[in-house]
Amino acid sequence: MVHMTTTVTRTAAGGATRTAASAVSFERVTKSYGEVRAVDGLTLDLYPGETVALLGPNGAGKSSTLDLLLGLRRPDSGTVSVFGTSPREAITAGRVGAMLQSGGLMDEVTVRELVRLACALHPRPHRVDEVLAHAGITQLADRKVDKLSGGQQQRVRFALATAGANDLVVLDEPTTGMDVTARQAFWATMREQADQGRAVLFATHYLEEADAIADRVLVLHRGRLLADGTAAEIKAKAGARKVSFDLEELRAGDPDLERRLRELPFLSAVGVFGHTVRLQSTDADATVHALYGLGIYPRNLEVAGLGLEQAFVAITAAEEAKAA
Ligand SMILES: Nc1ncnc2c1ncn2[C@@H]1O[C@H](COP(=O)(O)OP(=O)(O)OP(=O)(O)O)[C@@H](O)[C@H]1O
Repeated sequence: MVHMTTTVTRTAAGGATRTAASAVSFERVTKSYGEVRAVDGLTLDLYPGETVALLGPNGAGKSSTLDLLLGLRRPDSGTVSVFGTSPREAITAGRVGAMLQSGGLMDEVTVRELVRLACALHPRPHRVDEVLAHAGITQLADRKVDKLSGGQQQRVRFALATAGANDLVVLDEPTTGMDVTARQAFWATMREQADQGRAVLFATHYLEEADAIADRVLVLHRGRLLADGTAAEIKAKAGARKVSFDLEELRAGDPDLERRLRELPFLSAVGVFGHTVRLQSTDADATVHALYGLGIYPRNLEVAGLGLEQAFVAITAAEEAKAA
């Protein structure tokens, strides 16, 4: 079955306006498991050349969304199309590479044998040595896959996902278990893939990775898209700022301090760590002004925007509060 592919003009991360057919299109997609609605009316387009992070708390529907995108599950309603065709057709045509959390690796074969098999099965394969080198596993090529460490196995999964010339790469928590060097090499390779015009979609719990790598961040919550924009836009959407300061010793030891701080206006979070107080406020100026009103005189006062992680927590917590 051939679905319609939408062609739109949008502003790329670099600021250039471009016209592109979507790589992935979800239209009002719903998927339930019994009573649990894992994906709830999701409408979404991804474009070639974009690196997109999919964020969400546990159970938000990230893996289910990727499963639908890869044709591993069928939606109850709505349509998923990949390069204008069904996911299965796109995969059969060799346009999609995937690295999933649960993907078990074959026992008793060497890394090279497994990568060779992936290349042989791909309609548009890369050279085996090239794939090994790109994934940083040339040194491991003759080792048995089941004897590798967790982080090394992740690199092998990555090699399998990039065995051929895919137009879309889908990664579910790809860097789990990788050390810092492996992560950096991994993301450098992914950046290259996107620069060559591929779409890269990855689900992650490492928000600093999403912040550093992604052109676009999607926040899922209970199967719905809660936020969609650049990391800077998501941070702005949270609408809060961090206020931190130190207090002199006596006051920091005051058991009543936290209760008094909670009386401050526009607060969304309070934490006292030894002599340091960290607040989150939706109106930092008013909160700081009120501090003095309470007779609390801060030292080393700093006011800053939220990091992506704090913005994510603020956005999802606000949604939880609405649902409660
Ligand atoms: N096969 C299944 N049978 C029943 N319920 C399922 C199944 N797969 C997922 N779910 C439920 O659907 C919801 C979404 O799960 P999903 O795995 O997509 O979330 P996630 O965002 O990937 O979570 P995590 O960050 O924990 O990996 C959860 O409530 C989960 O318990």
